[in-house]
Amino acid sequence: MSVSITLEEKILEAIIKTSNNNITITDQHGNILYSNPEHWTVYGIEPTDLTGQSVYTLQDEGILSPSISAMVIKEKKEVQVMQHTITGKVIMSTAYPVFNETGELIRVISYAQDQTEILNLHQQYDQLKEKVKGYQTEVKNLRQKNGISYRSKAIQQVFETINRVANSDATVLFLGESGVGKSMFAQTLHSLSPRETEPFIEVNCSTIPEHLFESEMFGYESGSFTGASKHGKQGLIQQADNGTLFLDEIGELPLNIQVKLLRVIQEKKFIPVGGKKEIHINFRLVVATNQNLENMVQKGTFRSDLYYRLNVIPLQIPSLRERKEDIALLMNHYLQIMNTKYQASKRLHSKTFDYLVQYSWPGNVRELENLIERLVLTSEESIITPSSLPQAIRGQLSSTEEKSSYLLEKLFQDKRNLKEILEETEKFILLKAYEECKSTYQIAKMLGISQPSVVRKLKKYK
Ligand SMILES: Nc1ncnc2c1ncn2[C@@H]1O[C@H](COP(=O)(O)OP(=O)(O)OP(=O)(O)O)[C@@H](O)[C@H]1O
Repeated sequence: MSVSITLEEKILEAIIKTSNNNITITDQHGNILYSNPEHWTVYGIEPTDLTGQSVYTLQDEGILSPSISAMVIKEKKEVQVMQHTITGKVIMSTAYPVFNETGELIRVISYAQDQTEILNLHQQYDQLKEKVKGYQTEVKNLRQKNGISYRSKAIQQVFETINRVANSDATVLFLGESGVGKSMFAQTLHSLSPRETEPFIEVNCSTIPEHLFESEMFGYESGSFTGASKHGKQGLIQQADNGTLFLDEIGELPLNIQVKLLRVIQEKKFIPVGGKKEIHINFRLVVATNQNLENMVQKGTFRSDLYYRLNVIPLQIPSLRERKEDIALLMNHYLQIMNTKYQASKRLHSKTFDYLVQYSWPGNVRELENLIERLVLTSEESIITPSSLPQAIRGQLSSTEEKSSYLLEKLFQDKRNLKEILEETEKFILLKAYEECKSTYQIAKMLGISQPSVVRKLKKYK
């Protein structure tokens, strides 16, 4: 039966040619009427016009395995199959029968969608998901193992980076204020690394007197200087052989030692003080500082070549006030530790809790740890009230709520009249909003008044 090509079919042909899918239309005998030559490449054939070719022949030649159009001709209903082509692609093919008015099958329309990329992406996504799950479990185990408490995203990211770089020998530079946990993370890095069973040697560069630095770091041969042990002494660097050398407060390293350290890092060998023989060494270097090394480089107090050697993986540990969400967790963590240590069962009053969460913690986690220990030891009540807190904390903070009730009480005691009390209260609220908001528009929005009245009132009270 011959079929004349109508205008609709011409439109159809154009759609097929411009479609991103491989659309093929065959007649009821499996002869290809339309298809886009470009799309046949996924089946391993050059872009050719296959019009007139039989899908049965293509099936016999192994190009279509199986031919979905042939299946529809046989079954006279929609069919969907996954095809693996000789080019290694995975194709999702769907074909539909088209019947005429008398119910005779006259056309088969098939679509083939290349799923290879999607499947690959799915596979990669699953692999990534597994990896992340692995990291999370490792981080959780480690956190429990090392008693590390955190909830903040920032510390989670630090952990994840530590996990990723632990296997390498890359130098890690921990940056952050004193007491944020730099040493603790350095230790964690070591315990995650293949050097875990080897020594972790921690050197606080600020505690070694300058004249002893060289002999402490590199060791010395017997009798090399007055006061030296007659048997000589192994240096800290050598003690870290095969393990990790952690140089805390690296910014305190004297300039002459900086040159020597750079040489050891580059050459992996050194000569002890008064010695002649070179000692080969293998250690992973981890350093930490609360100083701005870049500024020190500019001022000439830290060597730029050493700085670049150390700044391979810089990891900034944020201060506690920059991650307030960790404070409550850390307080509970240390409360538990100290209660166990001193066989106590102290708890924090909710007001005490509020004070401590708002406090700026200049000494970071170390300060928090020490304070909780002190509170557990010194407070007489089982519930620690704000009165047990050091004046420095109470004075610095005073919650808004307390400030306002104090203000009201004072105004009342001063026997001010209602108008004055209301004015003082308005002033307090306005100035508080001024502290918290970035603009007068924001203040107006927060307080539900117009922006011009905010400006007017601020002028009055400031
Ligand atoms: N997330 C945390 N969970 C539990 N304890 C922590 C956490 N962070 C820090 N600590 C504890 O706080 C104290 C101070 O940490 P650490 O000595 O590592 O700080 P640091 O940044 O190296 O300080 P410094 O610069 O003064 O050497 C340690 O007792 C450490 O165990």
